[in-house]
Amino acid sequence: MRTLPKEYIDEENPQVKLYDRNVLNYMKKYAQPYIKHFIIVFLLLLIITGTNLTGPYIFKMVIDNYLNAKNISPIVKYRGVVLLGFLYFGIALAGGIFNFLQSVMLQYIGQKILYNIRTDIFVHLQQMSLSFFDKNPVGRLVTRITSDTDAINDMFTNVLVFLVQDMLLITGTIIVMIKLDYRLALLSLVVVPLVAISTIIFRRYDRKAYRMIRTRIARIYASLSEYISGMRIIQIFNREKMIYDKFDNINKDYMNVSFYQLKIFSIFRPLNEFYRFLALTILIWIGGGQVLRGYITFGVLFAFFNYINQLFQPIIDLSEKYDMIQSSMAAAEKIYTLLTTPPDIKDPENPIIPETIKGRIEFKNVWFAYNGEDWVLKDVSFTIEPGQTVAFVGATGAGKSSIISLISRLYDIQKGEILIDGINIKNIPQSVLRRHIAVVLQDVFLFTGDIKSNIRLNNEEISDEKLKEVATYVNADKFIQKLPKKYDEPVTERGSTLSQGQRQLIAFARALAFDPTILVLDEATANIDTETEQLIQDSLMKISKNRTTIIVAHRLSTIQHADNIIVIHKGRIREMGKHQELLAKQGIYYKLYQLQNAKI
Ligand SMILES: Nc1ncnc2c1ncn2[C@@H]1O[C@H](COP(=O)(O)OP(=O)(O)OP(=O)(O)O)[C@@H](O)[C@H]1O
Repeated sequence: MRTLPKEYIDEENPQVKLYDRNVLNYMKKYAQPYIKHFIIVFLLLLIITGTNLTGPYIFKMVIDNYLNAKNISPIVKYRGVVLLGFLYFGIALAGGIFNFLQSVMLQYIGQKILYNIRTDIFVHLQQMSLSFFDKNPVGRLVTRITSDTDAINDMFTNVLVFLVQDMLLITGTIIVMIKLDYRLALLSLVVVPLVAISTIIFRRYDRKAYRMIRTRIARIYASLSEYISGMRIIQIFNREKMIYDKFDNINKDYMNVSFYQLKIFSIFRPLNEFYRFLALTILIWIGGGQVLRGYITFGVLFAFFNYINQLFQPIIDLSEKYDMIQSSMAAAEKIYTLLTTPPDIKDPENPIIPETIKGRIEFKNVWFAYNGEDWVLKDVSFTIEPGQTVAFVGATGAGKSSIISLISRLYDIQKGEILIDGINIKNIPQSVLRRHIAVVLQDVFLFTGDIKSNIRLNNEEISDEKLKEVATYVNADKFIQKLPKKYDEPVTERGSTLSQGQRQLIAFARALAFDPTILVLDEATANIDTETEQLIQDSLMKISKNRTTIIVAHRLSTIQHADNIIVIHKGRIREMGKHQELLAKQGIYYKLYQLQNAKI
């Protein structure tokens, strides 16, 4: 067989282990609740294999006991043939019914297992910290829940059960053949070593093809998700042709390795067919001779013919199931790795649950890095008193957004302490901590649903009246009233039909509806028209009343009334004070202010 060009051989793709005890032990727990069902399936398998083995034997009986029998009358022969015909029909019918029951039961177990794995993955994902999501692209996590769980289903329902079925059928057929005539059985099985050798060779090539196909599919998924989400930029910058060429390369590459796999199969399948015919030829030569010499009956020869045919199907199936076993094991390993990755932000073992939170925030010598020692925040210390409005300013990438992520403990810091009302946030359960903090991010995330569900985020304790009240308070009611269905207006595709300003106002309403003690606002950097900006400013003033408010400000004009302005530069606090004080200092803030005013 022609070997593949070098560029097709993928070095980055790890070898799939066909047997990994840890993974299998872990997956066992999903099968355990259905152990009784599995036992029934295996009992049914035994019966089905029995029916498969009896069929050819009945033919042998028809031929030897009646068709070729001497010394019995035609009427007895006729009666015997009809009776055996009924027996054959009965066994075939029973085989069909048991097959049906087995398949229904297998589908039931499979779907239940799938459901449980999907649920566990989803629950696990919800416990993971943001740093986990930073490292794992959405597409990859989605495949864990979709195609990988499907592959596991295959393992439980197809691979496992049919492997046993194939083994049973192969062993059963060989035993019956030996019982009928061991010499003829051994001669007919002479081709088995040939089948074994070609299967080993086939596996080597198929394994390579399989690995290449998996990486190509992963590439197609990854590029598709990137190109589709970036379609706006692709179209704006007229990059369609360039992106098409890139996709076309990946697509062709996938097609080529698929052809390679097809080639392997198109050699292997006919080869196995050839072995089957070879075994049958040996049967005709040797078996036929033995019938002529009267060593065996014609019925035995005919039964052998059927058994050999029956033997080859599971042998071919077994080698072709190899692919399925590989993908199931690879998927099981990936799911195992995901489910056994512990969440890196854990709730405290002895939690402190404050009854109320006043909203005092203190950073004490905080050091933080997303990766290793790439410090994003260096020795940051500040205090925000309850009810104060504090703004963070600084150049892009200075570390402002990181500070607000840390307050809600979306990431853990490496050194120092973050205290809320004097309690280290690591000692407060995450759900309790976050209940008191509302965050409005630059890019407001809206879920599929309607305006109402996006404000209350499925918290039914927030009544319709309260919803309308907060929306009116933050100036969102006005535009919502203009929507055809008002508060029931559907929101699709992350709210793409709403303007950025409108989305921001909805986010304010959402924050206010939850009545937080601490409000965190990452100001939108994008341009918002002056009228909407005024509405936003007005609502911000209103909602920051009586609560600790932290604003990451990009427009310095919006924070002139803040109680404190903290200037961050390259991860360190460089200046702190009120607007006028900072201007008087003529430092970084002063320069930023000058720059922004010059722009205006
Ligand atoms: N999830 C992340 N993983 C790794 N590094 C990150 C991550 N988020 C931010 N960073 C890095 O941390 C540094 C600070 O980013 P941060 O978003 O806190 O800055 P910022 O001051 O809020 O910037 P901007 O004004 O542009 O929003 C930057 O160098 C950025 O590249």
